[in-house]
Amino acid sequence: MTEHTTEEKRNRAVLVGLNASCLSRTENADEESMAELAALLETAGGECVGEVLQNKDAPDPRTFIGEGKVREVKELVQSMEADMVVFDNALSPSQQRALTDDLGVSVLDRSALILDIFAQRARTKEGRLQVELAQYKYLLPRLLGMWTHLERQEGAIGTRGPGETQLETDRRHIRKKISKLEEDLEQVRRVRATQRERRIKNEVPVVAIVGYTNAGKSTLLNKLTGADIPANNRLFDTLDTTTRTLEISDTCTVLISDTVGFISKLPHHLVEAFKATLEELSFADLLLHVIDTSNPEWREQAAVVEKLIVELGAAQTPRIDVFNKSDLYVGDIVPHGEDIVSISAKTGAGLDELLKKIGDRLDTGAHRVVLRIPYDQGGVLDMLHREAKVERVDYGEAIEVEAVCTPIQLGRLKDFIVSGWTPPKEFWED
Ligand SMILES: Nc1nc2c(ncn2[C@@H]2O[C@H](COP(=O)(O)OP(=O)(O)OP(=O)(O)O)[C@@H](O)[C@H]2O)c(=O)[nH]1
Ligand SMILES: [Mg+2]
Repeated sequence: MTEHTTEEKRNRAVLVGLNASCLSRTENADEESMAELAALLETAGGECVGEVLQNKDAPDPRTFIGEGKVREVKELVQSMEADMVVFDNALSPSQQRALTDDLGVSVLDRSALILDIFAQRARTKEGRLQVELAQYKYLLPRLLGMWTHLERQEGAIGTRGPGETQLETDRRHIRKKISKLEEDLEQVRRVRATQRERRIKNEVPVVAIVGYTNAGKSTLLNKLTGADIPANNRLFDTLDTTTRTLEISDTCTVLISDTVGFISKLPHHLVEAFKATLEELSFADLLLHVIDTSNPEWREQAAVVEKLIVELGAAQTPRIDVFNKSDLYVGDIVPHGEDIVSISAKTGAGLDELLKKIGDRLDTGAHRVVLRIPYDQGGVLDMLHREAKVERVDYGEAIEVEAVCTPIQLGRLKDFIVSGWTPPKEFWED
């Protein structure tokens, strides 16, 4: 948690949500999403001093919640001495501006709050670049509001007339920043791609842990590998990917990564900006989707994660649904199924079964095969010596090798296999 000394002033915020029949489920606010918003506020270092949840047929185009409700919120702001209003729904730049004018305190929406948390939390260079990029993209369409606001206050002297206005200068400045950040990120991405290639050459399968924020991803990685990633009961604790090796069985060692958590109404710019980190998902051989079954909203949360997995191009990646926090689960139906496992990352219950399922998915036993490797690809032989069990090597027209390999290794050696193994269909479809 962000440390707050007693002198440090915490923002006092009134939370506002709108539930309109014309909005979709994911655009609407309800009691659960308001509770989540309060947790986000807490994580950002603020304090919730009041809450207004309104039902309405359709949002008001100017103020989103309508004049009457604005007055009510303003009264609450004044009586509670709040210095901020946070909306659960996404506000357009012009609504945000109108509300700031009317309420007389700063007005944020959920996206801005999440961006702020990410900015506080990002530790690695890549993480910081990604957040900064998302923040500038969020800011760009909102600049206009800031300037018209100032112009009105300052009587517009010197802000009109020929030449470039301050607004245009600022926009240009921010666009420049955005392209610089995109370039920097591209560079980081290249480094990442090289690391990934090296890993693939090593034939080590990659397992990525994904899930809603606070589901227990870091706790699971810690428990499995003895890593000591901080795992706290707050949202977006982890923003940077941590990878560790994990021995599943004698024949199967994997790389396993913790990733940034998902949340509903995740700002689009943030998903875009974090694509580099999240790209890892689409390169993984297996996803572990961690679900917090102690949360009454787990079904909705799991659906949000499913949607993002598809958006990130990892829909085809094999997946195991890991129903976590079984020690807290009070329902009487224990989730089960071929690709489902119920565990407690905290107590360790069910982890043996999870390891077995990972092994089954990635390592369906050893296969004795004969490979023929051209001399100009001698690196493959080195790799076999390193990674697999080589039983015989003959040097003829090509190097003929008899070796014992796992299916994952074989999938990547498919071009050299002469006999002993027929690749399943998925290995031929790139
Ligand atoms: N009772 C119980 N608590 C758990 C279990 N697994 C995790 N927790 C708790 O849930 C909270 C969140 O755990 P984390 O591992 O930080 O969750 P995360 O998915 O990494 O969260 P973010 O990094 O914020 O996305 C912590 O307080 C953990 O101690 C479990 O199996 N049982
Ligand atoms: Mg975490």
